[in-house]
Amino acid sequence: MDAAKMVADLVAWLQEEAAKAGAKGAVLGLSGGIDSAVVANLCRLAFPDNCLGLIMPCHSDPADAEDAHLVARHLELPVVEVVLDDIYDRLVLLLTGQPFSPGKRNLALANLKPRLRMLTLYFHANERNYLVVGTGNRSELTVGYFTKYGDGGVDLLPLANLVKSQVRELARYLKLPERIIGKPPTAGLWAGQTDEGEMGITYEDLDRYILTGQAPPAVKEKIEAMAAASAHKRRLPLTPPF
Ligand SMILES: Nc1ncnc2c1ncn2[C@@H]1O[C@H](COP(=O)(O)OP(=O)(O)OC[C@H]2O[C@@H]([n+]3cccc(C(=O)O)c3)[C@H](O)[C@@H]2O)[C@@H](O)[C@H]1O
Ligand SMILES: Nc1ncnc2c1ncn2[C@@H]1O[C@H](COP(=O)(O)OP(=O)(O)OP(=O)(O)O)[C@@H](O)[C@H]1O
Ligand SMILES: [Mg+2]
Repeated sequence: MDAAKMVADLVAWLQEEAAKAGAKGAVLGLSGGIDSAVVANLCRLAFPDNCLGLIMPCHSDPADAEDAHLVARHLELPVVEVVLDDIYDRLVLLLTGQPFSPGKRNLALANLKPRLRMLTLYFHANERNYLVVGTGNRSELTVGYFTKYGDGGVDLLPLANLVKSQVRELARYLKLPERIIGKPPTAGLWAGQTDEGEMGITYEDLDRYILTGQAPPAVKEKIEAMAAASAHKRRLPLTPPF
């Protein structure tokens, strides 16, 4: 991949799509992870004066917000911090009748976090005439490793055609802080969660399979099953065929 050309092309694409939409700029969630750091850098280049990062902890590891602030300082990106802990607790109590308990792992409750971030992002997009720029990459999109209408609920997906290792290549080219490039990918939905641990496949295997079709048979089977099971997340809602 020619990283310099890819960055220039993605910046131009963001500008074109915003212009077509009559939008002035971009808002994105800044997690402290590599995907949002790369997207933030692209948005900063595309919309130097009309770009906003939202840092939205929701019972998150405080180190994540520190890393997000590190990225924001590095890029001189304006940020707003919106702490979602209280609203999340109220929602959990309302929906389950039980107070939130951090020890219990429950995917339906975990998925509320990216969905609260989605509505926060759209509030700012509506208010400022910005588009919501998502951070999903080709590896995550292929296997459906995102929350439908949560982090999947966005307007533009600049990294959609790049696998995780290519996103890392862009991050290195952009000279993002090494600490951000080197940390293990996590959705941050519960303590100790990692993408590879939860998916049960490594990005190395996933990326190789996407790029070459090559993977050990068990891995191939798993990726294909995940891709098929998540097809509904990559299309519009079904409508009756009559
Ligand atoms: N065939 C079908 N046709 C139409 N809709 C279908 C469907 N099957 C399920 N659905 C719907 O989809 C729902 C399940 O999808 P969804 O709600 O997304 O939930 P689900 O895929 O179960 O969970 C989201 C996954 O993404 C991971 N994640 C989330 C957020 C960020 C990141 C990250 O990398 O940062 C990763 C998270 O850890 C978890 O493994 C079902 O409850 C149902 O409403
Ligand atoms: N605490 C947070 N504050 C703001 N946005 C967040 C937060 N957590 C997640 N997000 C948003 O959800 C997106 C999806 O998370 P994901 O973990 O896939 O990406 P990442 O954190 O940027 O990179 P990595 O996958 O390497 O952890 C993030 O890129 C970011 O836009
Ligand atoms: Mg992350």
